[in-house]
Formats: sequence, C-alpha cells, structure tokens
Amino acid sequence: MLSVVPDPVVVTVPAKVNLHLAVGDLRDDGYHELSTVFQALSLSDEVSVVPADTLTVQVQGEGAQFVPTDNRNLVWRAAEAVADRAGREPAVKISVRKGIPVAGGMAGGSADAAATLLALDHLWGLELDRATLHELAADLGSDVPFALHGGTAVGSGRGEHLLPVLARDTFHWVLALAKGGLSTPKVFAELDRLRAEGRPPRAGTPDALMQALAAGDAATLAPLLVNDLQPAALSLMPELRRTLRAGEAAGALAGIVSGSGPTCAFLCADEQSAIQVGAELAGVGVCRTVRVAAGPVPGARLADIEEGR
Ligand SMILES: C[C@](O)(CO)[C@H](O)COP(=O)(O)OP(=O)(O)OC[C@H]1O[C@@H](n2ccc(N)nc2=O)[C@H](O)[C@@H]1O
Ligand SMILES: Nc1ncnc2c1ncn2[C@@H]1O[C@H](COP(=O)(O)OP(=O)(O)OP(=O)(O)O)[C@@H](O)[C@H]1O
Repeated sequence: MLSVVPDPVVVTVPAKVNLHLAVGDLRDDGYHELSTVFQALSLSDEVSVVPADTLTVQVQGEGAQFVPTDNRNLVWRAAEAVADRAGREPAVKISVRKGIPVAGGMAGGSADAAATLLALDHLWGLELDRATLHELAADLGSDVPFALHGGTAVGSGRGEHLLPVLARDTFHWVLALAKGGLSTPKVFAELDRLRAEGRPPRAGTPDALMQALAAGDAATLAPLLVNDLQPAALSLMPELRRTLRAGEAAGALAGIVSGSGPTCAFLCADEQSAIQVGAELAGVGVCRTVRVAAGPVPGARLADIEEGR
C-alpha cells in the first residue's frame, strides 16, 4: 500500500525593530508598561508543520545551535496552546528555519510562535478568528501578537495591545548582528538597576515619530528613533557603542539598539545607501555579520508553496 506524505504547511514570519520604545515602571506582574512603535522587517524565519505521531521540533539556520528543541521552545508551547484550544493532541513535526538572529532583540522566538499558531490553524482547518489568534499569541509572549500583525503598529500594555500605524513608503535598514546574545529579562532588570541609580532619560510620546512615518520621511524619522532599553543593553555589552558609532560614520542616518539588543539597527536614506553602509560596516569588524532589510512588511503569512518552491 502506498503511504501518502502530506504537504507541509509553511509560514514565513518577519523580525521586528522598535522605532520608539518607552519603558514605564515595573508592574506587580513582573512586566514593564510599554509604549512602543514596532516595524516588521524583511528578515524572516520560516516555520513548517506536518502531521506526525508526536510533537517534535527541529531548528536549522542562523544560530540554530542555541535554540532548544523541547518545551522551552516557544513553537512547542504555541502548538500545545492551539491543540488545547482545538481539543486535540499536538501531533505535529515543526521545522523552523532561522533567518532572524537568536536572542538578538528582533523577536525571533516570538515570530516562530506566531507562525506556528497560523500554520496549525491552517493544517487543522480550525479557522480561528483574528481575536482568538491574538489572544493565544499574547499568552505566549509580549512580542508574539505583533509578529502576527506585521506592518507598523503602536504597542501598549506589555506590548500586546496593538493599533496599526500609517507608514508611507519603505524604510531601508542595515542590521548589525552581534557576536553574542542578550537575555530580555536581564536587560529589563539592568534598566531597573540603572534607574534606581537615577541615570537614564525616559522617552516621551511618539507623536512626531508617527508624523515622520506617515510622511515616509527617513531623514525626519532618524533623530526621533528612541529606545529606553538602549542604555541597559550598552551597560551589559559596552562594545555596542563602537558598532553604533561605526554605522553612523558609514553614512547611516541614525543607529539604535533593536529592542533588548544586541542587534543594532541603522536607518538609511535609501536602498543604495543601505547597501553601502552594510558593506562598510561589514568591513570594520564591529559585529558578527550584517544584513540589509526593508520595512514595513506583512506579519506571519502562509508561503505560496506553488510559487515559492
Ligand atoms: C523588548 C521587547 O522585544 C520590545 O518589543 C519586548 O518587550 C520583549 O518581549 P518578549 O521577548 O516577548 O518578552 P516576554 O517573553 O513577554 O517576557 C520576557 C521577560 O521580559 C521582561 N519584560 C517583557 C515585556 C515587558 N513589557 N516588560 C518586561 O519586563 C520580563 O522580565 C519578562 O519575564
Ligand atoms: N523558536 C525560537 N527561536 C529562537 N529562540 C528561541 C526559540 N524558542 C525559544 N528560544 C529561546 O529564547 C531565547 C531568546 O530568543 P529570541 O531569538 O526570541 O530573542 P529575542 O529576539 O531577543 O527576543 P525579543 O526581541 O522578543 O525579546 C533564546 O536564547 C532561546 O533559548
């Protein structure tokens, strides 16, 4: 008898950068109140799911050796959450191809969790509505709802309440990937420590930044990029100061630590400039590797298998 191997469901999902990240005080639940503007970038992971006897996870690509393949992986927890909602066993093999740097402040694990929600919804024909997917996403992590959403959005609460933002045209970025990673909770804790000493300033409101986004004006946007976590990331990884200086010296309009870091994101005037800045930055040895990316791009979406492979 012929056994038919089903086609995998494949979802691609973008990385994010926080254009504005204002961190409020520590809440009783251990999270900080945030006011942030996310943008999804053209650096992506791919998650494939296929029916199997039991739940397994495999990871390949950029930094795969640092990613757990058991229930510490967010995709494992995402699969359990969808299966639980559907009243079935999470009997699937999940394959993750990483393009987003691991522990890089670009929400790679969150992206994979969002992709898994969408892939299993499709594989199992659940047709969960957006609100249900969003609720499952928020339970998995603060950045997971945005990975589903994509584009450019304002996030509040611990980052999970989203409102879309109008962004005209495409912005061009260079990403400097660092040699190591930074743990998100450690960076938040370092900010609390620095604040207890009374040092770092706090970001204001993102009103002017949203106007620059709506106008599609990179030169106006550049000086408005702000990240309250940057002093904490720099305190834990002082060498990032050199990376930031090198990107600006190479011709970027502005550089910022992405989220909890250590990836540094440089906004450039146009695509040509991004390619030049990327090439120059790669040559000066201040980071592990360099990527050129554009944003905004859509959130997690089913790959077009006919055309894509
Ligand atoms: C830094 C950002 O990437 C900015 O978008 C996010 O705030 C981090 O989101 P994430 O990685 O999805 O974080 P979660 O998995 O929800 O939380 C991990 C840990 O980060 C800290 N955390 C996270 C989000 C938040 N608003 N306040 C926090 O203090 C907490 O210690 C929490 O236990
Ligand atoms: N699917 C996954 N991909 C990457 N890391 C994962 C995944 N699942 C769990 N992890 C663990 O989570 C840690 C943080 O990884 P991740 O790449 O999500 O960091 P990040 O991009 O800094 O996150 P964020 O920007 O959301 O704070 C890793 O060190 C890894 O051990």
